[in-house]
Amino acid sequence: MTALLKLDNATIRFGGLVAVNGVNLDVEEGEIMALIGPNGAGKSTIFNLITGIYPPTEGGISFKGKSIAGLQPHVIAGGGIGRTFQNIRLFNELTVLENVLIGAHTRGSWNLTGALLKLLPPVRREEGRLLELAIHCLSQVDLAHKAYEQACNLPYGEQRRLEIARALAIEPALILLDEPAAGMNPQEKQTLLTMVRNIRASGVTVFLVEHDMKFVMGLSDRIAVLDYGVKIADGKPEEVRANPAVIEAYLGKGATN
Ligand SMILES: Nc1ncnc2c1ncn2[C@@H]1O[C@H](COP(=O)(O)OP(=O)(O)OP(=O)(O)O)[C@@H](O)[C@H]1O
Repeated sequence: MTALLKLDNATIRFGGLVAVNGVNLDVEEGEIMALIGPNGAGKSTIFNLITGIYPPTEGGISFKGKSIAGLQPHVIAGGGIGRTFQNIRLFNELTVLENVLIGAHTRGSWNLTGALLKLLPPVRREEGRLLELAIHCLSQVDLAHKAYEQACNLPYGEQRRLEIARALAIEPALILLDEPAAGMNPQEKQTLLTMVRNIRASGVTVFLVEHDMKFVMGLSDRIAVLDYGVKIADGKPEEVRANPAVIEAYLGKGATN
């Protein structure tokens, strides 16, 4: 396997706080990789570094062999990294389909002027393609039958899945899922687990942050562990589970299950 994403000594400081401290980490093409660790360890900040919300203070980040450190978030998304957020960020007044189309438009080749000239055949063709793509992404999270419902009317677990559909609509090579199972009941988590496996089988590499250890251990090929911004372990689930430093920092305390 080859590294699709590479963090090389990635570091970010917020004033005196080193939120991410010299992290080296690879995500291989085709794997499901997880990032775990106590609250405040720096997991979401690593996702924010990868997606261009913050530039690293030091170190490099590369995707498909090219540096992406310091690029604008929309450029990184357009290059093939999709993400969801820890707190759901949907457009509540829009329909389920419209929420996904917003993601898909990152991939569209037409701009606002083109959109205003909707009657032009190439624009109409492009719109048709994006609509097809959006429906396909909804079906990947089993929400196609709810395409015309208002997003805020979906139950919580389905809203989280809608966020995944929107991230898939940019046709990413890599998707970052920030606590995808948070707030879900066991049945919803089981459904989600199968969906994430199917997303990987469709050719998308998955990198997730998650606190539910049963979910993480059952899903991931590899797990990296962060504590106070420092990577303290990286390996197969069974190796990480048995690692004394991980038990001391996390599994013995804050982790669920
Ligand atoms: N923009 C910011 N400015 C200042 N401090 C920040 C900023 N973003 C994150 N931090 C700090 O960096 C540290 C890491 O935060 P982060 O949200 O990445 O942790 P986390 O591992 O995702 O935690 P959780 O599991 O609770 O979501 C925390 O101490 C947080 O307060």
